[in-house]
Amino acid sequence: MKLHLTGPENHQIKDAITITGSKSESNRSLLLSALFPNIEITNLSNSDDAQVMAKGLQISQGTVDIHHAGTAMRFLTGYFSAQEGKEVVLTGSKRMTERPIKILVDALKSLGAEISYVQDEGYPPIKIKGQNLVKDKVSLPADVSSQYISSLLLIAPSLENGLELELVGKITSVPYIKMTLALLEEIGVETSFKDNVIKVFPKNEIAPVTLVVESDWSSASYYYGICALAAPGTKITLSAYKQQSLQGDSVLAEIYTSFGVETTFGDNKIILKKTDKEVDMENVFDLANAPDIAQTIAVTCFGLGVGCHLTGLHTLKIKETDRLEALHTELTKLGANISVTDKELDIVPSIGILENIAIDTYNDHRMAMAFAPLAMKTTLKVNDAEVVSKSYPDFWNDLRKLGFDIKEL
Ligand SMILES: O=C(O)C1=C[C@@H](OP(=O)(O)O)[C@@H](O)[C@H](O)C1
Ligand SMILES: C=C(OP(=O)(O)O)C(=O)O
Repeated sequence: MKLHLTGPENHQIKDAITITGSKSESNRSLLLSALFPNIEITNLSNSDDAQVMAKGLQISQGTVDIHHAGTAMRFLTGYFSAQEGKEVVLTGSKRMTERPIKILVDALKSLGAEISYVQDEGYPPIKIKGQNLVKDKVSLPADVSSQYISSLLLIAPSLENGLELELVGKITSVPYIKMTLALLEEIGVETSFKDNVIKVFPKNEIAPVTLVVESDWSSASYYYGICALAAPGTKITLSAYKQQSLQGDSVLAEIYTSFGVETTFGDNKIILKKTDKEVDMENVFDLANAPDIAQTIAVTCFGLGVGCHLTGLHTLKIKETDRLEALHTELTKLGANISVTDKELDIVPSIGILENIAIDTYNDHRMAMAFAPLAMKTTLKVNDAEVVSKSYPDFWNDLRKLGFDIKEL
């Protein structure tokens, strides 16, 4: 599906948007509810990634296909490793077979798991024969993906002796690890995180509990992008959000003050307002703790004609696509002066955005959604626009609600 995008008439944003639950919180909650059935979940994400996770958890024999979902791949690897009697092959999209999993597989194997590679060593697909894991200490590199760590933490309370993890190297995407620990605490599991050691204590049963998933902050980022490019006075209301978030991407509220967007926290909602504050010409952010909003921020800076220096982007190369290369190619097509390394991105302030450019999306939902706000400034096309369903299936309809004119070509 190829879409043609034009911003709202006279730049008048029309409506308030309700976004469904965070896919990160949802996929953790789903796994925990498979281990502890008296967990109820509300405001679950309607994303493809949450759906494949829920479906994967139902299977006990045969092949589980998780498509593009990194969290589902990593979390289910931990889950099935500790499910005695279950035997599955975990596989996914072509890109998933290029996303590394060796660090997690090695850690699980050292705990006693039985996992083998079906094709290439270190990458999915993998075959798992569930075991009763009784060892309780493992050390693993922490600088590649926090999902490996969360995977181990999520199964930890169900292991006979709990788990002690020693994290080696500079820990990346830390808020996602803290989110996992916070959810464990919320269901009554004892945890500790001191220096580079995390402990999770075993738990046989938990008291009935409802996990209320907060709406997705990464999805909210696209509205921050729209608001930043809108006229002063523009307001966008998003639900259901809270000030004390488990999601690291809530740092958006702070980051976007540099782009003149003010956030007010209301009752279960946030109100974004574009102020007339002059936008900084040079913007420096370390996004090692919030990698999923890097694309949004880069596009916002380009759209505003201001510069940025983004660091901490070392995980972007192994996500749904090589996001650094993809940003470089697509922003260059629009007229940006951008350079990237394997962990940083620089944009030089520029004037003007080329019109009617077709943005390629590389099977990456965030490429489609991050570029969409540019319709506030120019007309553009988005190729393979259905990719958004990975995390935010309602995205294009929600933009229509705001007043965007979106036509299928
Ligand atoms: O644990 C999670 O829910 C996630 C962790 C992050 O991955 P990395 O830890 O690989 O950076 C993030 O990019 C991803 O979208 C979701
Ligand atoms: C990186 C992402 O997801 P995952 O790693 O779960 O595929 C994302 O949603 O931006």
